[in-house]
Amino acid sequence: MLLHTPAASSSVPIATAAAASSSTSQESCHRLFASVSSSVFSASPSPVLRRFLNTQQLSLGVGQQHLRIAHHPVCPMATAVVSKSALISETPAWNSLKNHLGHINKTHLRDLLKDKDRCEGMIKEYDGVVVDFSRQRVTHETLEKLLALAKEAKLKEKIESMFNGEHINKTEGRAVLHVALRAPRYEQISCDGKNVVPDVWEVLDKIKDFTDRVRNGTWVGVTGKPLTDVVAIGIGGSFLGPLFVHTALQTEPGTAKSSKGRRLRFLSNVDPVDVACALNGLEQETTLVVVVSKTFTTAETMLNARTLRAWITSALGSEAVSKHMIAVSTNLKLVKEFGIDPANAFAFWDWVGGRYSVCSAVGAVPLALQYGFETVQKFLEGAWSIDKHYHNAPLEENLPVLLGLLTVWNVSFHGCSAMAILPYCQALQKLAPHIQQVSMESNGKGVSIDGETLPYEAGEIDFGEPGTNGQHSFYQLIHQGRVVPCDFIGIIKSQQSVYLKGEIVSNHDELMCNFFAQADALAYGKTREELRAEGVPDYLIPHKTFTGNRPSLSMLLPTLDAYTTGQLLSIYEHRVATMGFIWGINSFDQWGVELGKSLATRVRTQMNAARTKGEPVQGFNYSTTTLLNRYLKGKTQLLYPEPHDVFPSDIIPGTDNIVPTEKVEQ
Ligand SMILES: O=P(O)(O)OC[C@H]1O[C@H](O)[C@H](O)[C@@H](O)[C@@H]1O
Repeated sequence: MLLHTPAASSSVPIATAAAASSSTSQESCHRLFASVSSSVFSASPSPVLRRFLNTQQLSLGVGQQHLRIAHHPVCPMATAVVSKSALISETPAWNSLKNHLGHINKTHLRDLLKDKDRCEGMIKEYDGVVVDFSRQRVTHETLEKLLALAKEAKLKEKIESMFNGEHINKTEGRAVLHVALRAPRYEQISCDGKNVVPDVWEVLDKIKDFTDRVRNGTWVGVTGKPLTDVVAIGIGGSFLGPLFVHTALQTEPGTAKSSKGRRLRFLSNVDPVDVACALNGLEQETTLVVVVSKTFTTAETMLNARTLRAWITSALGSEAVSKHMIAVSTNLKLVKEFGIDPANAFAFWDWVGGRYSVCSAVGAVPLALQYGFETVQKFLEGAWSIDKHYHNAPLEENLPVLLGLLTVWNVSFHGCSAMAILPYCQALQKLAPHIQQVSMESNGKGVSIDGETLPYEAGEIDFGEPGTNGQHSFYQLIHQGRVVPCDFIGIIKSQQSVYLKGEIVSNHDELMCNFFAQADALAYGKTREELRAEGVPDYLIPHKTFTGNRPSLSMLLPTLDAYTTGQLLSIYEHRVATMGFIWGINSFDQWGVELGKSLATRVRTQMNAARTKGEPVQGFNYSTTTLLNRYLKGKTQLLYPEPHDVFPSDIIPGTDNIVPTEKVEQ
């Protein structure tokens, strides 16, 4: 009887296993399992082997590799011997940090900030980006321990594996190579034995060519008018990154100039209200629709794409699609089936995760249409600058690594479950929503990369608003309620300058006064003694006391332009990857989004049956059935209008003049 791999590429006679099972020495166990592949299935389970493995599994540590028995995902009778990494929480480095926490809990940032040497070592700079983490609850000893944790987690090796194009997204069997999207032409980054950089540049060249033609009026709509407006349809990673970059650039004088006379809109939500908002004031004749979807199957995106196709064809006829609709996808077959000419499609690859795709055609096409290809290139260069730093800089100088380690420290040791992203820059208002997906979809996992239930929390809740808006909203909780580590992001030279006569500082300086003040307010707080000295009445003292000792980090960028936007993006992406590498999870899959999608499919089927055939709602629990019936009863039946009824030309879709897509039946 043989143990065999699914591909039968390596097999080990059971006799060998049986022989080893009679030995209790660790050495022979190691010998046995070293000879068994990391995924060896036994078609007929061997009770002897299973019992042996079950009893031995805790003592089979080989460095960081442990072995366990697992069930075959398809055949429950089959078993597997799989190697797994020890959980990071079981390592000496983790325990050392746990013990160290007691020491840190006795310190206060008020005192730590007095130590100039400490602070000096906690302000790092790379390529114009300054990061000050002296207001984190760490000492040099903490940093050493965090770096030891990184070593224990094999962080350097994992970063290397990512850049080498190894299939580190194990559950999807994919490489994670978004860094290749911003690599210069001459770089070599391989995936499955092939340098992918030429492919990247082939698409970038095609994007440059196409977007130049649209911008200079060589590519026009079917009626001969230039296409000045763009609606980019997409959701999640096919929306948030491009929206973040667009928002960052639209007020920058250089990019504002290059986008003069052009409009870029995003349509993400399947809510018809979003359609109305996206189309408000646009004309079919001058609009180009970009359907952005990695899979080209996402329900929201595809319905919105069909809706805008109807909008285009209702006014211009079906032949207009080839001039007015283009696509960005990895699935060119479905693009063609949808009716978009593959010649007008821009490809990317399955080694680009959706939330890491803004540097692919996903972001490059809409952004180049709006700002010109040169801007996109600068954005890619900024990201690449940080990529190189992340790849090559020693861990103790490496900005994304340090930020990732500090977040692990806050989440896993201090128990902070949330983090606030607070840019003191209105143009960064879409940074937090984008990072929310990058971080929470990447690290919101409950099991290790080997499928072990984590005995610690991974991931964090990210939220944020530009300062000073947040100050007048949720900062109360951050100052006196829960401890929420904050990222303060400031810009040295604003995109806009306003300095009114008679004011003591310019408007941007005023904004930045808050940037500097808030970080110290959180760190120092305000003591009872200080309040008493100010003559605050006793009954108000508890209410006005600020405990302080609340961690934050401050980041300063020289300006906010395409280059620094790329740097910022890459810093956050690699910080998130670092956290996942330390926690030992797969930061590059997202199985958690699937269940809701499949349940929605069931509801859709029932809703259609109820609407069109009057069938009763069935198969749901009491609560869902009741609410579904209430919904169906309260909303009138829809008819399917002709396209010209959907988008009557005399009605401009807008929030106060919404397209009447419904007809009352009874
Ligand atoms: O680009 P698409 O294939 O349309 O996917 C859009 C989004 O949908 C999914 O639900 C995923 O959770 C996201 O990671 C992805 O970015």
